[in-house]
Amino acid sequence: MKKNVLMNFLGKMADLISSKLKEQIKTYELELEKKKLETLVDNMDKAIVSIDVNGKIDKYNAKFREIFKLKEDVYNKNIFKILDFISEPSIDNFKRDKLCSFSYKKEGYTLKGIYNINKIVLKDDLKGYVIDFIDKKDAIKTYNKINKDYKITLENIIGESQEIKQVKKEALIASKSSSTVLITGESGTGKELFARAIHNHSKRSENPFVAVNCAAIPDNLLESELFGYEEGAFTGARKGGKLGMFELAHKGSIFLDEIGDMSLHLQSKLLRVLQEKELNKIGAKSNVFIDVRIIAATNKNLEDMIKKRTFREDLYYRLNVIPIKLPSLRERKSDIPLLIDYMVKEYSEKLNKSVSGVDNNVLDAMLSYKWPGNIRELQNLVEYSVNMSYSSIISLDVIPKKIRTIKHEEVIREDDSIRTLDELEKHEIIKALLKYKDYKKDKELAAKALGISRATLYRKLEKYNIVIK
Ligand SMILES: Nc1ncnc2c1ncn2[C@@H]1O[C@H](COP(=O)(O)OP(=O)(O)OP(=O)(O)O)[C@@H](O)[C@H]1O
Repeated sequence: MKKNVLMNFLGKMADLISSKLKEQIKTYELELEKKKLETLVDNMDKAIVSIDVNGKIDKYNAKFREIFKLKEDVYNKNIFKILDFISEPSIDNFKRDKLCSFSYKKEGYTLKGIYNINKIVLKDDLKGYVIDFIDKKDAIKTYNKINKDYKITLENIIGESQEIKQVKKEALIASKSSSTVLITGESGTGKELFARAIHNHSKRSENPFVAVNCAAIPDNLLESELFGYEEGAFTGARKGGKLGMFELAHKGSIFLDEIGDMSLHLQSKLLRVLQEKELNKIGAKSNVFIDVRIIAATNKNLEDMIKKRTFREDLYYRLNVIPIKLPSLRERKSDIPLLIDYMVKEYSEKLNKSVSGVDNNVLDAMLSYKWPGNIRELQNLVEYSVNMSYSSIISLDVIPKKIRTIKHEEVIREDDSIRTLDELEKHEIIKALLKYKDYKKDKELAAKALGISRATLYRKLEKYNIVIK
């Protein structure tokens, strides 16, 4: 009996010791984890601060104290008192605002930059925010990164057709000048790509390229996004004011995409900037000189808009100094095989698949399709097909039906370009096959209609890789 009690006691002691030990190991591991994280955060280039929902600071890194020149610890202090460009009502804005510009002044020291707000949400509950800050020099780099600023050059814009070669030539000439360029073309034809290439070939290439989509930003915000404002410009204006995109693009280029969507009010402001090369920031006492190259783009017909009085004629002439019109994919179908080849490789790598190309039937179907969404649509289609493909060559059964089924109207071209005899023959064969495809003796009837024997028809089907599903 006594032995049992002793065994029981020893067992309990052992459990206690082991749970204590586990706890110690856990605490040790947690501390180690904390130390590692602190070192990591302290060595970052960005200044970071973490606050609770009321603005109370609970964590920050060394860079935060350094860039804001904070002499002592600011734990448990309120961020609104430390950084006056963030005001209490604006904490609400944190919920929708990402990436704001700021200007900070302290004892003769001024810092301008942008900050980014990240919400901390745990199990659907908002627990606070982590804010990171970058100064203006780095801000421009970040801005470019956000705008996917990989070095696009004219050489790496894919296309060998006469149509694309011609626009590449025009774009190269445009890049050597500082005049305004207006790029027109259907949606997805590569307007932004060309704008970036023009900038990258210009002598401004080391300076920022800032892209603004005029249709994506509501009109009342677009004005301050483009031109910025001074501190105290209006009720609700941020402390320290706001840097506009024209200022961020100083000595570089600004890309005004979807310019046709800009309101008439902003069109007049833009015209003034273009004419005077000066910016009158809202609330500013004097004008700011700006040296920015403007590249605008639209898929709208601005001349029609002028007639309807929805686009200012004087602005149109100011913008349209060097016009560049991008061809639709329909107008440069000979580039399709090249584009597919490039895109299949790109997505195969990205998606970790080993797809290397498309078979001839797929290529035929793609050549017959009209591509209303141009290169962007082709890109989406290739991404989809690479995803769906179960073999190294994409076959007809994995591509979407709308492209797979060759329709009569796609066979008959609308334009008056000259077709090769082979092309003509192929199209007539497809037409005949489609006409009789629901008949029992479809091939025989098609051959008869074409005035050739069945054997010749089969030979030609093989020659042109024609498969009618
Ligand atoms: N010649 C090309 N070679 C490879 N990719 C291209 C080419 N042209 C365009 N693209 C790709 O097609 C997509 C659409 O291009 P981009 O955004 O430049 O078109 P856009 O005309 O500006 O379109 P939108 O008017 O809809 O804004 C992008 O992903 C771009 O990388």
